[in-house]
Amino acid sequence: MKPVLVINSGSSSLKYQLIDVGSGVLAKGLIEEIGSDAARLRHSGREPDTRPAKDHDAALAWMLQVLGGLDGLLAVGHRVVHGGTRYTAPTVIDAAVEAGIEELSPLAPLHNPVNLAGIRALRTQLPDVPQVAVFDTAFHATIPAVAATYALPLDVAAEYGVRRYGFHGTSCQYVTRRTGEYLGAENLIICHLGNGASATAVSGGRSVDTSMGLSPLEGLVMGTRSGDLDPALPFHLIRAGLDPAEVETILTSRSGLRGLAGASDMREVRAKADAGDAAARLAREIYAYRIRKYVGAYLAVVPGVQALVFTAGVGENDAPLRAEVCGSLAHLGIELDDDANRAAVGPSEPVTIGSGAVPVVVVPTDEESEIAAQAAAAVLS
Ligand SMILES: Nc1ncnc2c1ncn2[C@@H]1O[C@H](COP(=O)(O)OP(=O)(O)O)[C@@H](O)[C@H]1O
Ligand SMILES: CC(=O)OP(=O)(O)O
Ligand SMILES: [Mg+2]
Repeated sequence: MKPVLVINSGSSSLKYQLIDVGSGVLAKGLIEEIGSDAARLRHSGREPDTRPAKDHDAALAWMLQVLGGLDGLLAVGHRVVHGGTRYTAPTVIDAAVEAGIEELSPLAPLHNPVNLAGIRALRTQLPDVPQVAVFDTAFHATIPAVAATYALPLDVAAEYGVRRYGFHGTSCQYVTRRTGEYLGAENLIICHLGNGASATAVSGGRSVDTSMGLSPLEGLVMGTRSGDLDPALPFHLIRAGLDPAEVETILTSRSGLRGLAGASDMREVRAKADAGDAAARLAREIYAYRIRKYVGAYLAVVPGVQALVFTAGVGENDAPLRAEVCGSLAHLGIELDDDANRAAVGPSEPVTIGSGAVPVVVVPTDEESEIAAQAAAAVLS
């Protein structure tokens, strides 16, 4: 089959993979620190490189240069974070879809604008190749009204599209399938702990609740996002004289680990904590405590949870953090095997790290292969 180019843009990073859906990854790369004078590119089979990349357009141009002639692509698959209620399946992108993604930008300000930058750059470069949007919200379209509805006036919610959408859906879909293959389990609590972080309750293989809501700001503590807070808090800050846009920037870009510990990258926070930095230690405790609260909540929501799943950068690599989350949950059937947990750092296959009543597993996610498969299916259907 002809290959699919997958683009996964984050707020300051660009991940890409060239994938043959039948046989696997042909090339992959990552550009980090976009927006700085020293953006870093790591591309399979090349020496790492550094150069200025002031925005995602510059990073995309760099990626295209490294990938060289992209003849004969089946499709470009884009991870798009917010699809609202309109886009619940992989969608071939035309002008109307692009406008739809743009309309949703205020609800995912760190993501949809950079997802659009990718779509536009690739359309200019490869006008004849179909482009497919795979939405982070799609897997959560099954969340029932009882979990998706905020207790607001119904007319306000309807008029402004206010509901729980949920994100990291492509990752959760992949992880749900992998966990099913690995354990035969379909009632899960998935902790996707990356730059953004979320917990998802899965029942019968379908999403029934998730910690992110109207936007990817709600829920767990993240790299730069606060997660849950008192809804009165923004008003308190605005009344005290801060500008609403400033408040949004504080909550989305200056909070979370960055706000608490001065670094958004968990590796850095961990290094600081290990070196005795009290703020970094507390930040890791708060991060783990918030996850624990959601695990408790979802044990109450999903009948017969069959596995607690850790995935994404922090979930797959940070064994002490997983121990901090699970350490006091023995009364709920969650017990880590310390040796297995310590050994599970960046596994390439699912691995069991706790075998109490609720098994605990690390399942490496792979959003890119999922996007490639869904994009290929969308253009071939
Ligand atoms: N060995 C590790 N120990 C702790 N955290 C790690 C490790 N490796 C990666 N991470 C963390 O994972 C996070 C990034 O996760 P990732 O899933 O790549 O995020 P995203 O896809 O949202 O950019 C960062 O906070 C990074 O520090
Ligand atoms: C939706 C979201 O938070 O994505 P990421 O973790 O890639 O920032
Ligand atoms: Mg991610």
